[in-house]
Amino acid sequence: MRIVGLTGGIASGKSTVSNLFKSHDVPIVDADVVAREVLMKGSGGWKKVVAAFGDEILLENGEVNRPRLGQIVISDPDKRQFLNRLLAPYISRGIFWKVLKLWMKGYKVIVLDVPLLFEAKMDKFTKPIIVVWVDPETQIQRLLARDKSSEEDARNRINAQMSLDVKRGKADIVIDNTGSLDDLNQQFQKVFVEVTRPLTWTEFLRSRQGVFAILASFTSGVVLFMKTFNNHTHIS
Ligand SMILES: CC(C)(COP(=O)(O)OP(=O)(O)OC[C@H]1O[C@@H](n2cnc3c(N)ncnc32)[C@H](O)[C@@H]1O)[C@@H](O)C(=O)NCCC(=O)NCCS
Ligand SMILES: Nc1ncnc2c1ncn2[C@@H]1O[C@H](COP(=O)(O)OP(=O)(O)OP(=O)(O)O)[C@@H](O)[C@H]1O
Repeated sequence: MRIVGLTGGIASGKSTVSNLFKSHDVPIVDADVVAREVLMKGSGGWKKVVAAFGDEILLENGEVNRPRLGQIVISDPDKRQFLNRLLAPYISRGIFWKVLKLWMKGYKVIVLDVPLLFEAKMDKFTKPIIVVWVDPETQIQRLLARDKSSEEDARNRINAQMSLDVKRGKADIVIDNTGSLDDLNQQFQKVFVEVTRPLTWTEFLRSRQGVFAILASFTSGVVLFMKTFNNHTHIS
């Protein structure tokens, strides 16, 4: 199985690229979705976060007030690190189960969309790594337009992540999403061909088909050995 890493900065266009993969039938595991699931009322992550941050981060219905928690952690690196460390095991476990389900369904290529792929050191599990890069001015404009937040809040959110230029330096494939959606689409077509090229041997052996092929050849090897062994004992 090939596990492709997809990352970038906030509002750099990861979800837009994810949607292009989905429309080409490549399944996506979205870490933001997993991060939402692990904070659902009553879950293990929810209990830890409520115990650590108190009832003031809850809405009246007991769900986490996400904008409120966001405000607390985005401008405070210590609290952010603390929240990240609390949730990291739940998020990694959630991602693992989703990957396992896709493996069992026989998918050969999947994409992990993880905003904090490098920060959370999950990059070691993915190859190739695609970084969706955008120039800083466009990034802030798109973030402001999408989230309708203040410029200060938007800058804090950008500064809460590893710089996009550093991420670009760690990428196997860079998509520059500073231009139009048409421009993005054109780059995507090339990336899609590269990402869906035939699996290497190692990737094949990690796929469900590869594991079954190994099991099948092992089983037939054992059967053949037993037959030969039995024939020999009969003769002697
Ligand atoms: C702080 C929270 C409650 C804010 O929720 P909110 O709905 O406002 O934002 P949302 O979850 O949709 O995230 C939007 C974007 O913010 C960025 N972001 C989210 N968490 C973090 C973080 N801890 N550090 C830096 N950037 C972050 C990502 O680019 C993400 O795509 C939420 O982001 C959260 O629980 N974060 C911690 C979990 C985490 O690490 N998530 C990222 C998945 S790898
Ligand atoms: N090439 C483009 N031209 C114009 N708008 C774009 C382009 N690419 C993305 N956008 C818009 O920019 C915003 C951010 O894009 P998107 O949501 O895909 O980013 P993201 O990296 O997934 O963000 P987050 O980290 O917050 O999840 C969205 O409103 C999206 O529609």
